[in-house]
Amino acid sequence: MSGDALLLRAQGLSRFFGGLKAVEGVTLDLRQGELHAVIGTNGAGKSTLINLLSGELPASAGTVELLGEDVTGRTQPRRARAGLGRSYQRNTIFLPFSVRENCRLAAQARWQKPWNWLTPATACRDAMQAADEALARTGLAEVAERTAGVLSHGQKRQLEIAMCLASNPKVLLLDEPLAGMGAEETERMLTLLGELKAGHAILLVEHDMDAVFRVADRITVMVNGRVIASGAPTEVRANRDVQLAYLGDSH
Ligand SMILES: Nc1ncnc2c1ncn2[C@@H]1O[C@H](COP(=O)(O)OP(=O)(O)OP(=O)(O)O)[C@@H](O)[C@H]1O
Repeated sequence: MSGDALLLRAQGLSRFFGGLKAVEGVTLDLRQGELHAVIGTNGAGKSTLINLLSGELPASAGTVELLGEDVTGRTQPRRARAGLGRSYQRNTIFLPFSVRENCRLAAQARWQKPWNWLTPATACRDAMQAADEALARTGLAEVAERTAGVLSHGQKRQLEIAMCLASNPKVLLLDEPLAGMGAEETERMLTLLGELKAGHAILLVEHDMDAVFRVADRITVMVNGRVIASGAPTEVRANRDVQLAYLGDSH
């Protein structure tokens, strides 16, 4: 894995809310071909970490490099245009629109410039193509014309990933994509993530430990904002600090 391209590097990343150290001194690498899971108990700082990487929250300290460039001072839309995609815990789908429309709007964000409200026709065409590719990739092409509101919960989560892919990112930050899914939907999503990692670096925040230990190439464990362990699943499972702090002594 270490020969794969380094797409994102966070170094000493921290975020303080008053006296609370939500994320403290986190260093991690995301590589193409690698699914890197971040686990930790509630309030460990996982979502804050994603927000720092995506640019939704400014860091109190530390740096973020995306595709070799320092993007620490860049806003979320600029990082998105530079190749960073993210999905959210909350639903960002516009339910009355069709599946394809949702995806096309997400794709358009990539070509849109704030000062250019008259989007050129070529950009619309490109956005439509990117949307259709993303729908095919996520297995949603058959339901492209359906109203997003009628999709099953699992399909909605797939659509979230499709919307993320439509902006053609190199790095995917996925916040609990398996939440609320049944066994079959989980399997479908895990297969999709396995397929996507060849062309992307993936950071996965997820509470489903069985899924994480099955699909992750690397696992980083956070407790109270800090990383207490990072390595291959077998190493992490065997780590005494992790067993004590997070997995419980029975593992
Ligand atoms: N905007 C904010 N203002 C103040 N405190 C915050 C803010 N956002 C997060 N926190 C605090 O930072 C800590 C880390 O929160 P965060 O949501 O990142 O944890 P998490 O690991 O994602 O938790 P969960 O698994 O429950 O989603 C928590 O103590 C939380 O209350």
